[in-house]
Amino acid sequence: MKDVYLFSGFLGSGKTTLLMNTIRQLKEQNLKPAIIMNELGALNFDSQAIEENIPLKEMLNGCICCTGAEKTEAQIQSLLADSEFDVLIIETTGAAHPVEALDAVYSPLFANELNIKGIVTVADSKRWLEREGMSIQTRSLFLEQIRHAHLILANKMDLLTESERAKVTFEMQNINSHALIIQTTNASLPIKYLQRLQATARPASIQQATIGEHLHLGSRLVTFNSEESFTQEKFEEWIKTLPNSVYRMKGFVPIEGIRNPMLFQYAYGLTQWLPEYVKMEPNLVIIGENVNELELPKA
Ligand SMILES: Nc1nc2c(ncn2[C@@H]2O[C@H](COP(=O)(O)OP(=O)(O)OP(=O)(O)O)[C@@H](O)[C@H]2O)c(=O)[nH]1
Repeated sequence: MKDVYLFSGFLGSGKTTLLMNTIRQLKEQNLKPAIIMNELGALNFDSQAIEENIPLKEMLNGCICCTGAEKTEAQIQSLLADSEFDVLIIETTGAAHPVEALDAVYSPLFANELNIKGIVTVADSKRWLEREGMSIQTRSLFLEQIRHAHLILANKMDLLTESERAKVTFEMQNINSHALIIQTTNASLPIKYLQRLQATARPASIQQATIGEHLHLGSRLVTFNSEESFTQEKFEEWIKTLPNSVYRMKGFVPIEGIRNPMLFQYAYGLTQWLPEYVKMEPNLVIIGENVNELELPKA
């Protein structure tokens, strides 16, 4: 039987970071991972970080729970048929309801092949503390992701004070008393916590879950032309003008004086810029509500 983990968590909470940490630790144990990655947009920046020899299926342009169970089934079937692996990790989009996504994995076809270990939710702890400022829909999805987890990572602890850390854990435990909650920074989770999960995610509990909290977020792909480049300051100024219904941005942004477009990440007010050694197509994916109405940055 192959163990299956479903990584859930709001946009930008640290799922891909957890995925990379987990892959590294599986390899240290000589276990082979296979990955299914689901993205809301047409491009998957995160999949570029996955080594080529790891079997990877991408489900782009929509949420795993909306795309339908058949498509997930087909992806799993083709992984089982074509690839050798010991552990399957499914990373959902941050807009997915974890139970609906897991439901897509339950199929009589795999009953003898897959051992579904459970839902691992990565939570942005700072965002958790500020959840009152979210739209009702977003907040309720956040709660659902915590409520249905079998293991919770209270991530981004580096951004909190000691008392805030305790508050996050206390509040999450009140919502989900069954899951173990682990405080992490950079989703640094020893793999034993995953491996100890007891395959508690059974179809019966799935049917009882409250479904329907799914968020229908939009994604917009912005392509920069070859003459365009920004100063980092100007780009950051544009970010400050964005409404808080923009949850996530990822892309390669051309910056004046820097040879290759820089890898850019934005999650809940925080930006990250990293140099890129390969010349990537300059573009940006914006995920949030009403993203088609946003004004774009000016070079
Ligand atoms: N300060 C801080 N930043 C973190 C931490 N964990 C992850 N990040 C950063 O948060 C951003 C989002 O991390 P990802 O791992 O890509 O998040 P994700 O949940 O996969 O994002 P989506 O796939 O877009 O939903 C990146 O810039 C990470 O470097 C943490 O513990 N502390």
